[in-house]
Amino acid sequence: MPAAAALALDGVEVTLGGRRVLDGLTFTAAPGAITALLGPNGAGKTTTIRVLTGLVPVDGGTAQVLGRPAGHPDALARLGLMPQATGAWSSIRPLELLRYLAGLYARPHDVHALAEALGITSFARTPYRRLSGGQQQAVNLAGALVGRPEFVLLDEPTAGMDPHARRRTWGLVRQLADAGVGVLLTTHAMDEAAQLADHVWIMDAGRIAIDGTVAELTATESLEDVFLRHTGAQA
Ligand SMILES: Nc1ncnc2c1ncn2[C@@H]1O[C@H](COP(=O)(O)OP(=O)(O)OP(=O)(O)O)[C@@H](O)[C@H]1O
Repeated sequence: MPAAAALALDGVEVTLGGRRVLDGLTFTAAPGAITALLGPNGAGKTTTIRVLTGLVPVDGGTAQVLGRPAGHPDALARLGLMPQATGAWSSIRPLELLRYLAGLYARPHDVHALAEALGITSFARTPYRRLSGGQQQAVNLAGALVGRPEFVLLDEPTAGMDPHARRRTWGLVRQLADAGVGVLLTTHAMDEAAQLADHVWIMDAGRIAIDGTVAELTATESLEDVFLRHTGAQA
């Protein structure tokens, strides 16, 4: 494993509800780079993100985040998380939410500037539960970024977004990486991974099936063909 990896999972095993969900998962993500984690439904991508945040303890192997064991307060303070769904917010308004989250960090972004950059301003005072799925995604992304993280975990960041919002989000992810922020994103959109990622890891049934740069993986076939060849529909 590269000494300078921002994220480093080595032989991670996780069992949930009696089922082995991560089964010797080993992968790394470099600081300041965009890393994509792909895999069929149920392959274990969200569980991996939960391991990286310390929400799910590992049963075997090791998980390091920014030089600390996953879940360590020093790592969490430097990490941003955009979860797949945040049903918890309900009636809070985006601007209130961002102000609240900003208050948890030492050097947060200006919430108005962040709302503007993410196209949130026009619905910043609408209760979260009344927002469309794509609008909720934009708010979730803002929440991941407001603390000025060194590394962000984005779980299907553009799911449900229209093409405008998707392109805006891609631009933002690139800007983050250009500014030195590391990004791990999960996605089912092969074009998204191909457009954005410096390195792609494809998971199947709780472990890595293949990885490489987009250029390496797509030398002779499309990323979707590589994906289909190395993964199966999960049980
Ligand atoms: N708390 C839990 N208890 C039992 N099983 C769980 C739990 N959380 C996840 N699983 C199972 O672990 C497997 C991996 O789930 P996970 O959400 O990590 O997959 P994923 O790759 O993110 O899928 P998707 O692409 O559909 O979001 C699934 O079979 C899921 O049912």
